[in-house]
Amino acid sequence: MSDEQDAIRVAVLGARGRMGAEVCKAVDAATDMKLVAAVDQGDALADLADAGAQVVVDFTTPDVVMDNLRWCVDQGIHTVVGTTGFTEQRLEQVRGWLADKPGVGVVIAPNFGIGAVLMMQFAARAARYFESVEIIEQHHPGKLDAPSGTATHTARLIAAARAEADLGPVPDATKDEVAGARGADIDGVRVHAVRATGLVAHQEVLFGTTGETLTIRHDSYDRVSFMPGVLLAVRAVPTRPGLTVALDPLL
Ligand SMILES: NC(=O)C1=CN([C@@H]2O[C@H](COP(=O)(O)OP(=O)(O)OC[C@H]3O[C@@H](n4cnc5c(N)ncnc54)[C@H](OP(=O)(O)O)[C@@H]3O)[C@@H](O)[C@H]2O)C=CC1
Ligand SMILES: O=C(O)C1=N[C@H](C(=O)O)C[C@H](O)C1
Repeated sequence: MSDEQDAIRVAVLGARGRMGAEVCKAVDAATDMKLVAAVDQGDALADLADAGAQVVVDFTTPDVVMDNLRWCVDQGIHTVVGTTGFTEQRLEQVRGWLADKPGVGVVIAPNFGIGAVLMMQFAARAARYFESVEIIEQHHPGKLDAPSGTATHTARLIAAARAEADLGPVPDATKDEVAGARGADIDGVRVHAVRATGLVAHQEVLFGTTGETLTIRHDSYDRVSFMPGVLLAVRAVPTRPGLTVALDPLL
């Protein structure tokens, strides 16, 4: 148990949301952290600085996260970001901001579930051995974006592994007679997004080659599944200046 004065002072952005509310509970329950601010839509970002936050955790929306992050970096506050929508272009922008703030750390992870991180690692490892691959992500219908950040990240990892192994394009003679029938194309990997009440966050990566298929699947049945990864990132980010993308380097 840490002394109150040694506790990491954590603020949550998007605190009334599905993830933000869960993060507030997890931080409250962690003996080495103190929840100093819970900020949502309509609240002032200045509340985070006034509360003396050392680490901000952002689970908001893809359209506001860049402004939030820019503000935090400018204030010199370490930030852990779970919000999706991070293209390579956005990541480059964040690296640019951090170049002017050498002591500040930012961790951006498409998925904080340890099982999900392993699922992505296993998929990247399997990719070179299978000529076919498709990703099926399944989420609750309140999700604002598609495909999921996890599916996009997985597709990029698989595409990089295929390129390294000189695999060439995934074989597919199908003519897409109805737009979208074959899903989205992310770096040459087809991604299908399912939304249904009852689901939380799930993903299957389906590989195929002559005479066999391999399915790698991960299921988050409850948002508590993301909390060990979020707390891990909160503890790590003050000592990791610059940008860390994904949870893998922290495991
Ligand atoms: N990396 C990971 O492991 C995970 C990532 N996610 C991602 O996290 C994000 C949030 O997901 P989820 O919690 O389900 O979404 P929610 O819509 O439940 O929560 C988002 C919250 O952010 C609030 N918000 C909107 N704009 C601002 C703002 N400018 N400042 C502060 N708060 C704001 C919203 O308020 P209001 O509703 O009033 O607009 C809402 O309370 C998504 O991008 C999702 O994909 C989700 C799960 C795991
Ligand atoms: O919105 C969600 O719920 C989730 N979002 C993240 C994503 O888009 O990958 C992580 C997880 O899938 C849950």
